[in-house]
Amino acid sequence: MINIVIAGPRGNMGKEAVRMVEKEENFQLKAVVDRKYQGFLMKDVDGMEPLNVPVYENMEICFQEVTCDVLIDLTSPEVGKKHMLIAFNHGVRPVVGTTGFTDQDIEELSKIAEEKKLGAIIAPNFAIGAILLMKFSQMAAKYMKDVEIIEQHHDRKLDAPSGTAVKTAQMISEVREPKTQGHPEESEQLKGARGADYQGMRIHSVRLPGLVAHQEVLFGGEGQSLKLRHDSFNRTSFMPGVKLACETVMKLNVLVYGLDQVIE
Ligand SMILES: NC(=O)C1=CN([C@@H]2O[C@H](COP(=O)(O)OP(=O)(O)OC[C@H]3O[C@@H](n4cnc5c(N)ncnc54)[C@H](O)[C@@H]3O)[C@@H](O)[C@H]2O)C=CC1
Ligand SMILES: O=C(O)C1=N[C@H](C(=O)O)C[C@H](O)C1
Repeated sequence: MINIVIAGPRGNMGKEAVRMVEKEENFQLKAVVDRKYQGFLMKDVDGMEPLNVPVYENMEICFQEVTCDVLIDLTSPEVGKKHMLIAFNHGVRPVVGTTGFTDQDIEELSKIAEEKKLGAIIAPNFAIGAILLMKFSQMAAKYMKDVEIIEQHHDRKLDAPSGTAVKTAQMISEVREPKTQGHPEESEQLKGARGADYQGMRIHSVRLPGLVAHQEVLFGGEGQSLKLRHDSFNRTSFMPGVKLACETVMKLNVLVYGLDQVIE
């Protein structure tokens, strides 16, 4: 049995994660951590599942009072980092879907996980199709070095570019020499027209109501192009990955960044 605490249970992802954990026989939801409703049970809070599970506002107190193996964090990067540090101090393994961590954050958190010999997973995308998209993009970039990433999300998203787009660019950059794309003398007539620059690769972020999470990776070559695309049409698409991460993190004693490291 894996004892689980979820942070962000009223969010888009948090709600789905609560349902997933409740469904799984080998998972037990011990508590949730919210910005509000200290001392309530979930069943007494509007927008939460009707469960006899306690709500905490303070992660520290939650871990003092509740037995927990895995923390699932689906909040914001500042909060997620704080939660991870508290989890490590209590011997709890974090599974973090929250995006927006810097390279420095990941390095710092990796060091702590290593010192404490505790498993942790930060996964910018839990959807299997998105992980495959990242892997296929890395494969393609060996042969086609001109690439632009277009990510599209709902208009409630706080971070841009998306964690998935950044991770895709990082994975591509492992196999691709830095290369400035487009005309060497190109100039933007409107600031931002060419998107964000990651080692010469361009990343474009679209935000529109009605969207969930979508990404295209476009490759161009002489007389040809290749387009890879993934769509998440709902948040249940992420849940098999969250489940896998909770099971896997119990066997780890280091921090793993990206489910691409878990799915061979
Ligand atoms: N890794 C993945 O596959 C996915 C990751 N995400 C990421 O997950 C995060 C959450 O996304 P959504 O659920 O769409 O956002 P959301 O805004 O719907 O939910 C975030 C929740 O966190 C809560 N929260 C904020 N501060 C808190 C605190 N101190 N303690 C407890 N709860 C707190 C908010 O009240 C809110 O309910 C974002 O960073 C997003 O980019 C989203 C979808 C998939
Ligand atoms: O905020 C979202 O919705 C999503 N965030 C993650 C990201 O930033 O890549 C994963 C997915 O794209 C949905």
